[in-house]
Amino acid sequence: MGMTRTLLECSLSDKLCVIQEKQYEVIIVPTFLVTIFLILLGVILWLFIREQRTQQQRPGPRDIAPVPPSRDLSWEAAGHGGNVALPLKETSVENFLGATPALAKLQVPREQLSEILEQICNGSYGPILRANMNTGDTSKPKSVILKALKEPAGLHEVQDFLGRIQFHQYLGKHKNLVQLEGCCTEQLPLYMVLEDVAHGDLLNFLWTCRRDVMTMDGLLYDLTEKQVYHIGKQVLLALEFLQDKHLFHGDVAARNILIQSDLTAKLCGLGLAYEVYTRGAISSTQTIPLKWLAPERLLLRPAGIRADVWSFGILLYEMVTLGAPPYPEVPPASILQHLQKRKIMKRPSSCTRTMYGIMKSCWCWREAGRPSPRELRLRLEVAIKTADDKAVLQVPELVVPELYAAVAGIRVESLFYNYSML
Ligand SMILES: Nc1ncnc2c1ncn2[C@@H]1O[C@H](COP(=O)(O)OP(=O)(O)OP(=O)(O)O)[C@@H](O)[C@H]1O
Repeated sequence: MGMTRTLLECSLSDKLCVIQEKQYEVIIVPTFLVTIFLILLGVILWLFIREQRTQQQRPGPRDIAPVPPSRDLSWEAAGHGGNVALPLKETSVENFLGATPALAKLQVPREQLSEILEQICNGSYGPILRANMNTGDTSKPKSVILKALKEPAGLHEVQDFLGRIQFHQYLGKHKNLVQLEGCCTEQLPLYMVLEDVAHGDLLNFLWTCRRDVMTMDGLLYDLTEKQVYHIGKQVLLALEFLQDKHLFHGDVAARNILIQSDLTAKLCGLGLAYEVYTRGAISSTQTIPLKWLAPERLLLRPAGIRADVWSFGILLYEMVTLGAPPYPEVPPASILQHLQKRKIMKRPSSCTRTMYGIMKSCWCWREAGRPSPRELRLRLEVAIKTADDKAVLQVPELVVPELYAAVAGIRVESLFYNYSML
């Protein structure tokens, strides 16, 4: 259009017209091209930044975790701990199993696992079994827990399961974490062999304390304020241990704590800690009951050990109420809106002001306002000195697991079996 108009208005000898025409070519066209180039550059940059953010956050329906020092399976394959991360296409399950020398010294000969005693429940990998393991002395077989990988399993599942065993190996021993005894992974079916914490989980223990049961297998089904602190302190020691390894648990709750007859507490359910370890984030497929989660996790923001501290406050509530579901008046799906109004649970009648003060410090909306596991443990150690060691916590109502599950927002299958055992 501009060119045509110029030609019509000018004679051929008109120099100004020539200049005008060249202006069009020399100034406007390059300007136009530079503008297009800049827009394209901007779009590419924007796409790049967006991709980077997505990779950092890895959104999932439940959580986004911070990236701990990345020790993924290929790191271990490089000789730092094992040889798990093989290219999936190049190997069959059998070849793959043969290529995990790091697990060689953990192997328990299958014939030592003499007798499966019972299936405890279905875990995240498959059945969780109680079995007898021969220790050389036939009169004294040792009871162990077998976590089996359900079959048929694909290579990814096998890889994940072996990685999980190596994760236990990497964590090493801590008296408040469930201990790995070994594994059977040279052929299918695959087993992770764990110490048997025979009295089962704390939630069932708490519920049984409501009953008229005195002792069972050496465990006294009475709980005092002092014992609540004692169990809490052990859980915090386990969290400190994880924190030192730049990890967090992600699912601190009474259902994930195992209890021995001397009230030694052991944190189990390390599935999310393993995900943080291998992937730097919690996977989107893991569903954790919402009522135990810190606000940052409900909001799908990066979370860390102080989200465990929030859940620890809920754990204290569980203990002092002998296993009541948190926020009984709030439907599980409404918990975020409830917390956004800055509402927290009221002090249960069985809870002292000192203990409630500790709970409230765990339920600070801002992560930075919450104590670290160590600070919290020190507070518990002070509180324990004056805590009541005589009055037994009592709740007259028995628990109906289906009702509990609905109010707590938990799958009833994950609870019922254990409770019916008692
Ligand atoms: N070492 C153990 N001793 C006694 N009981 C155990 C032991 N390990 C697990 N259990 C029982 O099995 C239940 C499920 O355990 P756990 O949460 O560790 O399994 P999981 O489903 O494989 O979870 P994750 O993958 O998160 O570890 C526990 O609540 C407990 O009742």
